[in-house]
Amino acid sequence: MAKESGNNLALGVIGGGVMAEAIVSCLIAQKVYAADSILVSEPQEKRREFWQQQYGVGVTDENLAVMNAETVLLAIKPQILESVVTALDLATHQELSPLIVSILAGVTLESLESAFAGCPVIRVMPNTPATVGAAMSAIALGTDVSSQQIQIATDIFAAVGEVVTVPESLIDGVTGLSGSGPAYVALMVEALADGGVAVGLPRAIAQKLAIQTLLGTAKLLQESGMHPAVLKDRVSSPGGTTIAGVAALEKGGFRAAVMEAVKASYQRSQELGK
Ligand SMILES: NC(=O)C1=CN([C@@H]2O[C@H](COP(=O)(O)OP(=O)(O)OC[C@H]3O[C@@H](n4cnc5c(N)ncnc54)[C@H](OP(=O)(O)O)[C@@H]3O)[C@@H](O)[C@H]2O)C=CC1
Ligand SMILES: O=C(O)[C@@H]1CCC=N1
Repeated sequence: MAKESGNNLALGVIGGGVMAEAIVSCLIAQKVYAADSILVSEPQEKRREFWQQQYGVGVTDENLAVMNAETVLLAIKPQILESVVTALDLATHQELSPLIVSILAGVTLESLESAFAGCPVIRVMPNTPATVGAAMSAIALGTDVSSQQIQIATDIFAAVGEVVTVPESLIDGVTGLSGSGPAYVALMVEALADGGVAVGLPRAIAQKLAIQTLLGTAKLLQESGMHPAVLKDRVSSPGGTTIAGVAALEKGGFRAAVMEAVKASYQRSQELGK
């Protein structure tokens, strides 16, 4: 059932970019929110026209208008948060206290609660597979959030994929793994396809094989609950082809490189929060 608030503005969005579109398109498709109960604030006129034509939502270039919604999805880049909050001048609009749901990398609940004083805040780290309803999102709760507001945030992110609730201390780690992870996985797909091309496969076939191998392996691990090491052992015949490939990956420092990638993203998320 689509949500509607008293003033008919159920969901406001500040920043109508990639992630906002991925999330809002799913919310409308799954009828979690009616398009006419959503208002998206976005500075670019062309982009506003796109939102209106593609999804039938309300659009504005006034972030303050969005603050009238029951829930506000904050989806701008972390680097411009301060200027956006300064322009909102919330001290002179204390009657506005929507639930703020922030997906900003690095920005802490403490900073958000100070920037949006008087508003309940939830911090979330989703990922880009939200675009196809297959996101992994982790939610961390602010200090003054009701059970109804927790449900609102959970409903939003359940509509775009899987959701876990974690203590805020884990959100930078989540960012390093699943938030940034789609880029690492895309590199893996590209590298697998390049390897296929190097040994003579046509590019289109190589890419299809690479994607389906990732999808199939992920599905097998998910549905069987098998440990990844057990799956690796099952594919590797003694003296066979796979162990030759695994040895090449180990020589190239593959596992260490992936672990370092998660750590580097985690550290960058911590830096963004300072
Ligand atoms: N991309 C990802 O995989 C993930 C991103 N995130 C987080 O999501 C947030 C958004 O990322 P993403 O969607 O990739 O970025 P985008 O750049 O695609 O989206 C940000 C949007 O905000 C708009 N914007 C710029 N200035 C303002 C303003 N003053 N008021 C309102 N809107 C403004 C931008 O418009 P314009 O283009 O005209 O500047 C753009 O449409 C970030 O904080 C990021 O950390 C979280 C998880 C995953
Ligand atoms: O790169 C970034 O900063 C954002 C946050 C997680 C994924 N993309």
